[in-house]
Amino acid sequence: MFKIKTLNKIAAEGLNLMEDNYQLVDEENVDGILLRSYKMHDMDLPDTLDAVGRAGAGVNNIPIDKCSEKGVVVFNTPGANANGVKELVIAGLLLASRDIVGAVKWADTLCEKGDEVPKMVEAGKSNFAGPEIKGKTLGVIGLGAIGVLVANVAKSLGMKVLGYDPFISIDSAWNLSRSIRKSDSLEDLLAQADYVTLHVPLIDATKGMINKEKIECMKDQVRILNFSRAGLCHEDDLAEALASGKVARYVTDFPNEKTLHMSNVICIPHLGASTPESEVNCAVMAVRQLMDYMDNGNITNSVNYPACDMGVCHATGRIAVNHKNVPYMVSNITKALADKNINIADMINKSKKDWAYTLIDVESTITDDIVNELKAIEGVVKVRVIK
Ligand SMILES: NC(=O)C1=CN([C@@H]2O[C@H](COP(=O)(O)OP(=O)(O)OC[C@H]3O[C@@H](n4cnc5c(N)ncnc54)[C@H](O)[C@@H]3O)[C@@H](O)[C@H]2O)C=CC1
Ligand SMILES: O=C(O)CCC(=O)C(=O)O
Repeated sequence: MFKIKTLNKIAAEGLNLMEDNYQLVDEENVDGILLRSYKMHDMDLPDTLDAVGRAGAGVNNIPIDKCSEKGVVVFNTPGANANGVKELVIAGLLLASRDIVGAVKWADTLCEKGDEVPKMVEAGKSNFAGPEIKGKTLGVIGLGAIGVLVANVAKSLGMKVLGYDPFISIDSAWNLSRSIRKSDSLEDLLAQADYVTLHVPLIDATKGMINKEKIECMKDQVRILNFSRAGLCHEDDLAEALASGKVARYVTDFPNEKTLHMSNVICIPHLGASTPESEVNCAVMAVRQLMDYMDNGNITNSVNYPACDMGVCHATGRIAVNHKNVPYMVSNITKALADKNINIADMINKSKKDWAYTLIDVESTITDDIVNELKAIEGVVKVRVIK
């Protein structure tokens, strides 16, 4: 029986996929965790934990290095909520242009003004005028699942679109409209864009990427959309640029005390993926990936361990070894098995940066003795008997 804990609300359509060998529990010593934006950094990871399934894209709320060192495989669900985010970004583009938020707030104040309302509307509306997006230039930073969708829709709305992503995947390149222009540098994109939208993960390399220096490269009265993570923008530099009018509007899905106090900022309470469709897509994908790992040892869409698929085990036993990506691991593992007279029926060894994974089907029953031999190999961080 696998014990699974949820740290956020996960759509029932995903949770209901779990079969009888899974139990949803609210205790510490679990085999798997499912979550959305819950911050796990201060959590103690129990030794029982094998996998973490992020029903969503961003994993900056998960202590990835700590998980890797404990042999905990962290999964996310690439693309599963991209359409939900894309639709809100398009709304964000319009909110950044036309002062819809200010106008609606003002219209609310006209309540109880009786027959005067239509006259007051006509007199006051010029305070809320704003430009159309057609013909303007949108700079999309990060052309992954969301950035590509945003770029393509913006193009179809009549915008000129520039994209910047030095690590673009082949899939994203295929999916990108051919009329999107490639920027060779961030500065080149920033210099031309009337609107800038951020679709990169929050990692060390992107933290504070929109700072004073980068804002200086931008056009006057630029409008910036951040539906990725608050930490991508240096907020003090942004405050200065908003106060001077260099940045006309900042729309963010990640408000905090600072941005809530800045004028010309539109704060949305992290609603990008809050659609029934995205929530179901993410939950179903996260649960399926978690179950395939728990039941079969297969890894799909992990951010810290390599992809690996040996299907369902038809041999007598299957053993999974999570280990450091260092020389001699395969020979040490196979020697430990050979010394116990265990014959290997099938085997995969894959690596991803500093970490590696070896999945082995064997023709004998796996005993505690064998597991202990494998655990004793230097660099091995977890050994799991799948069958
Ligand atoms: N507002 C919301 O509710 C949501 C926000 N997000 C945020 O959006 C981010 C992007 O999501 P996806 O598009 O699904 O992820 P993705 O992984 O498909 O795309 C990210 C892209 O950023 C690119 N990239 C990485 N570093 C870069 C850099 N320094 N400069 C330019 N490009 C760079 C990568 O090559 C990749 O193509 C997530 O990491 C998350 O933080 C994601 C889903 C929902
Ligand atoms: O689950 C959510 O609502 C957050 C989505 C998100 O930010 C992500 O997938 O990175």
